[in-house]
Amino acid sequence: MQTKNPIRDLQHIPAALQPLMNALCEVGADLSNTIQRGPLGGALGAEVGENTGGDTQKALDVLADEAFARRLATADVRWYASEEQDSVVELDPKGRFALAIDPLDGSSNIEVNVSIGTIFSIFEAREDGDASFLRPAHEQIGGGYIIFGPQTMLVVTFGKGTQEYLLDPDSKQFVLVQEAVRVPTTAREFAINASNYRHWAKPIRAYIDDCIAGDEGPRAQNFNMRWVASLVAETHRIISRGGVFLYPGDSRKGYEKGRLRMVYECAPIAFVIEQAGGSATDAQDRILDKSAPELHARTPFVFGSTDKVSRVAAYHDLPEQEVNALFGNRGLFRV
Ligand SMILES: O=P(O)(O)OC[C@H]1O[C@](O)(COP(=O)(O)O)[C@@H](O)[C@@H]1O
Ligand SMILES: [Mg+2]
Ligand SMILES: [Mg+2]
Repeated sequence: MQTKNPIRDLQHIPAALQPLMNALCEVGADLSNTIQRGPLGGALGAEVGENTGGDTQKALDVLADEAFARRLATADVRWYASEEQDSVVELDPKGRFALAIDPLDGSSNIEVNVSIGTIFSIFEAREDGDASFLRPAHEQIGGGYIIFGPQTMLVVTFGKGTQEYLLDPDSKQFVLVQEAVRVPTTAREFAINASNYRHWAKPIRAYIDDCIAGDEGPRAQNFNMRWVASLVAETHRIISRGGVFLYPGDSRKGYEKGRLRMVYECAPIAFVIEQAGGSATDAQDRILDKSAPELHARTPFVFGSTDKVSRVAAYHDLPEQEVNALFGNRGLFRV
């Protein structure tokens, strides 16, 4: 009997990357199955240790990391950089590609049955493992995520638009459902962890204050707020419905550059978003023009529809005294 490809529709995937993408999706389909069986609050969500970034590791984080590393070793991948590993691992010395991965994003949501996912970024491999990843993010040749939600989906770009695939529960194959995803521009929704308000810098506070002031404030329109605490889920909402996501740096120790990691979270999400017509910055500068200084480096992250992301940057462009003045003169940003 002929075995089916994990991805049914391969036409948007460069031929050289098809073994790698099939490997990712094979593990993605298995993980989807594991997650559906659970128990989420028991074995899969159990705390088992701590990773290099100081985050608690849950059993599913480790299980996912091991499954991807094992399967990618025969998928033309030379270098494997994972959130759950201290340093870059050489999988196949002859492999042509370097793959960075957040094997399980949204770990804090495992036991509460909220959408979680896997985020990945692909570069051409260089001779040196670290150098394969610590380079401008616009050198990515692929990037995307698998979301494990009510439906399991793959959202990916290879630099020619963003495509969306749905895992068909009957055939167990990822089937192309959208050839050219576009970030809608109409939504009036922002996503930020508002419990950190007191730690934010003035431009971020001013931006959020103006959203919250709604039709009584300078924006003269009401905004809604969402915070799932799963980057994949926030990304999926934004590519489906629009809006803006912010995880800025703040004054807490260790959060000077926010929480999210450049190599295996922000770079691939920025690639997906830009290819879908949106924008992604570190609150001021384009993420895809930046390089991570080290593997687990964090960066402030703002992404979504271009008008909103540009507005956040504009609040940062003002001299300090004008940002101060914003607190008393909200008319400055009236649209
Ligand atoms: O708990 P906070 O500070 O709101 O952070 C939530 C963010 O942390 C993350 O869970 C970090 O990812 P991991 O779960 O892979 O560590 C993001 O998915 C999410 O956007
Ligand atoms: Mg993550
Ligand atoms: Mg993770």
